[in-house]
Amino acid sequence: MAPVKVFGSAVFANAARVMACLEEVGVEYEVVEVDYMAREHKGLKHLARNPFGQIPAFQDGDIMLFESRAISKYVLRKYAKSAQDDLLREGNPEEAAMVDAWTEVEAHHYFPAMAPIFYECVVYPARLGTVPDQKIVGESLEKLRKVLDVYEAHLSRTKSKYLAGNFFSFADLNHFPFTFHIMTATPHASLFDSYPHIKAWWARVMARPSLKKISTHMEIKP
Ligand SMILES: N[C@@H](CCC(=O)N[C@@H](CSO)C(=O)NCC(=O)O)C(=O)O
Repeated sequence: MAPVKVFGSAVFANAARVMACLEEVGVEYEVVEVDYMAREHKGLKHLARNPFGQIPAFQDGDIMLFESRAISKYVLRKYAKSAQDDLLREGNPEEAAMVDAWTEVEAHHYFPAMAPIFYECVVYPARLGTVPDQKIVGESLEKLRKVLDVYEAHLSRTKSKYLAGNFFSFADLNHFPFTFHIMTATPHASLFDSYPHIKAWWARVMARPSLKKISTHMEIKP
């Protein structure tokens, strides 16, 4: 069986999300580079993989997928070898509902607040040589504080080690790529110092061997 293919390296945060899932379930995969600066992701070849011309795309035999969260759930669903591996918790509807809820929270509340900080402080300086627009960064930090207030209250009230319960799940993993960049590549990691439960949660998440491994390939260099 040919290894599955991820189109786009771990330098691309959304590709890193997919690779973290592949590492979690222990599936062999091939990384196919996509030359962003040469706009290869907008070329016909990649558009056939991802009609939005974005990175990543994912191939498993005859299947070609796009949208990293959907790819990730496919990988976890298809290749989980045991209940322990089942990061979607689909054997338990209540647990799966909590995983789904906090996965949605990441996509609709957390990421939209965090993304402008990531792009202004990490991506644009590295790829375009710009300086961060502090008005955009300031407004996004304020939005992110309001989201983190909810996370902190949730973790404090439930006393759960992880977002969906006392088990690591895709809901936690889903937060990895962009949070990692904020924590390591921007001056704004200190934002999390006001949130002890979130900081403890993040330390537990980053203790995962899968995430430690992928994180070593994520640095976005100019
Ligand atoms: N919702 C999609 C977003 C992909 C994306 O923005 N990819 C970026 C690079 S990775 O951060 C990208 O391709 N940017 C170029 C573009 O959007 O044109 C997903 O999760 O797969």
